[in-house]
Amino acid sequence: MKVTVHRKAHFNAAHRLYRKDWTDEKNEAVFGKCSNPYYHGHNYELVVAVTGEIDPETGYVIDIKVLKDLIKTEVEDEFDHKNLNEQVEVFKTLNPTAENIVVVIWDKLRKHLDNNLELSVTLYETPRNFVTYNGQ
Ligand SMILES: Nc1nc2c(c(=O)[nH]1)N=C([C@H](O)[C@H](O)COP(=O)(O)OP(=O)(O)OP(=O)(O)O)CN2
Ligand SMILES: [Zn+2]
Repeated sequence: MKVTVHRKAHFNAAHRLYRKDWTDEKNEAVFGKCSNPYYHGHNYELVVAVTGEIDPETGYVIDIKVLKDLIKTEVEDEFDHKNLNEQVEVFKTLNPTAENIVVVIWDKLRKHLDNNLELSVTLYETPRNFVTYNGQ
């Protein structure tokens, strides 16, 4: 029997979608207003889902306090109130689309979780635009 534990979090960040090896015109054609050279911001919402067996001693799949602290250290402290393109190392060379951000977050969290736990991360870039990654 497996149960999924969810924890929500959020961060605010600025970004710009573009490729350095493309002209401004091509970036504008592909990414539209999201390629604005002066950046724009989002209130990102995160849902982290951890699935596993319930420990018979504690009744936990994972201590949510542990998960909360992990998200704070790995995501909020790294991304909150940052310019992703300029201030977060990985996005200096990786376009900070919602897809790329969710994979980066998944990788950062995954390495701290026991192998017997499954991880799925959903990232809302806007209330209507969201992506999910589960490692596949
Ligand atoms: N596949 C993706 N498409 C888009 C991404 C992305 O990360 N992956 N990102 C953007 C922009 O960065 C941004 O998210 C667009 O936001 P916004 O203009 O607010 O979105 P909408 O136009 O859809 O606004 P609604 O109010 O939700 O209609 C674009 N595409
Ligand atoms: Zn955007």
